[in-house]
Amino acid sequence: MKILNAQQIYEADKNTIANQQITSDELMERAATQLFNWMHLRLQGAPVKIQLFCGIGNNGGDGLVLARQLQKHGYLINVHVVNYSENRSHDFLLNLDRLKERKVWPNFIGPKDELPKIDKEDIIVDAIFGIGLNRAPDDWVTEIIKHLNNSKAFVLSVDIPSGLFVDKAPENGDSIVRANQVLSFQLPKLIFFLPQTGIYSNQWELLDIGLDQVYLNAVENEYELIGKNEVLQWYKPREKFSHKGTYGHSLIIGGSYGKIGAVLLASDACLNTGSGLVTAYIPTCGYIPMQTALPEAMVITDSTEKMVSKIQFDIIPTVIGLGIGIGQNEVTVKALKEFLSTNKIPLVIDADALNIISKHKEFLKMIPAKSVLTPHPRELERLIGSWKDDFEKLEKAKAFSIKFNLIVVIKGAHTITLCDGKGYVNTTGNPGMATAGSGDVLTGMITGLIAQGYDSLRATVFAIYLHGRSGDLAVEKCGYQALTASEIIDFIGDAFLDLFKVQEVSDLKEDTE
Ligand SMILES: NC(=O)C1=CN([C@@H]2O[C@H](COP(=O)(O)OP(=O)(O)OC[C@H]3O[C@@H](n4cnc5c(N)ncnc54)[C@H](OP(=O)(O)O)[C@@H]3O)[C@@H](O)[C@H]2O)[C@@H](O)CC1
Ligand SMILES: [K+]
Repeated sequence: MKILNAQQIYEADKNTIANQQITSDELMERAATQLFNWMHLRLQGAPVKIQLFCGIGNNGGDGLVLARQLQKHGYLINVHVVNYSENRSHDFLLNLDRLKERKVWPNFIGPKDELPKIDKEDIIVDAIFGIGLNRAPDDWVTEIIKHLNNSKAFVLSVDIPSGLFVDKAPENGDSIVRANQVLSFQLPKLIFFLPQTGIYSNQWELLDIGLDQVYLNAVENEYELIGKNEVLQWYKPREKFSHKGTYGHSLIIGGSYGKIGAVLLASDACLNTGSGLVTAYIPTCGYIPMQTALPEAMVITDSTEKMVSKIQFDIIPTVIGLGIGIGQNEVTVKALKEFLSTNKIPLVIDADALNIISKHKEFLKMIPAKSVLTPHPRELERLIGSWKDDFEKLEKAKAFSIKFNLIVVIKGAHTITLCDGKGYVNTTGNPGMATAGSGDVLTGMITGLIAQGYDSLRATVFAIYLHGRSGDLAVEKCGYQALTASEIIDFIGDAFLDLFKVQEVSDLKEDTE
């Protein structure tokens, strides 16, 4: 599903109005009717007080239409207009008149006015700012937002939590509404998925307002939200007359004394993802544990007991997963340099191999094009330098990925894959997956899909989806705390099977609780 920027959303709006021959206030009516239906379905006429806080733009206009519809259906409403500008939008004014025609007189709040009383049993509708916010709110507006946040009432935000910019980081957390629920129009917004801005939307859901499909299909989006629909179309079914050679040979290179388990997890995940053959390249000390714990994998040992000292093998792998548990010993650094200087096979690079590369940036040029880098935040920082906010992080990582022609994975609650200037935002996974070895499993899974002939980008995005889905299925059985990396591997098969189950509504909404 496409994630559009603010300018593109306005374009979608314009195209809809032109192509469907409707007026802008008819589109607003449509949007707000969806808001009303959502609330009415849940409230069923309950006598709860609904306090609507509306701005003076179209987000506020949505709030006014919603107020009118709620009042028509007998709900108890209090409408407040946060009067932050004289520059009121046309559709706001139109709907203000329509509300007054129904004898509803909003309470206008200006800079010096007393703030309305809010009880914790009330419902707050936040329609102060939408995607039109273009500067930090004034101090007195911030005070109103703080008042809403401190009220303990349930907050429902229209389109986005007021005070967030759509395309850049906010300056002051106090001026952002903390929404229990966001009802966003048709398209997900990037801010729902970034750690700094995602915290303001406890749950979000999309309301289809019938925006022009021709425009939506044609528009070039910088970010894409990845759910089941997106990955399912890439799935490669198994052929009847295929054999293990059809599904590639993955080589997992890594391990050091005390960290053989990382290679074990990656190799196991790689096999469970469908790689035809898996060979592990590890220091000698790992030979027996690997062969015992994972009989399906083949093992090549380094000549050194406790670390990788020379990367040499006589097999021809399809793809190589490199770096898990490998350590940063000088001998290993040298081995890595020698290996990279001649290797032409696509790589999936993780963990200490990334840290070594961060210290020896000259290695970057030796990595085959479209290889995959899977850093966690600290590893990413070592690679690209620090950032001031999530948006700068994305821009820096994107520039880095373009410069070296690599695929960069930014791991997080919503892992984002960057390739050729575009970002793919994952929707699966849960906090239980923040556990030792989870990253090793992901590296094995990406490697396993590349081995089977998926191109590196699809393999990465698909593996991240499956990895998160495995974790989501596993957590239903064991809970967040007891979820281990091995458990994630156990559910990879279920995650594949789950691809063919009917799409769930939960793909379109999120609960970050
Ligand atoms: N296609 C869709 O998705 C549909 C979208 N719809 C709805 O429209 C919403 C966008 O509406 P919007 O463009 O009128 O902007 P909104 O956020 O209401 O802001 C109002 C104005 O405030 C101003 N302003 C900015 N920052 C400020 C500040 N700090 N302090 C004071 N003033 C500030 C700025 O005007 P300026 O002062 O710059 O001239 C801005 O224009 C969208 O979120 C959705 O709810 C639906 O109705 C239909 C379909
Ligand atoms: K809002």
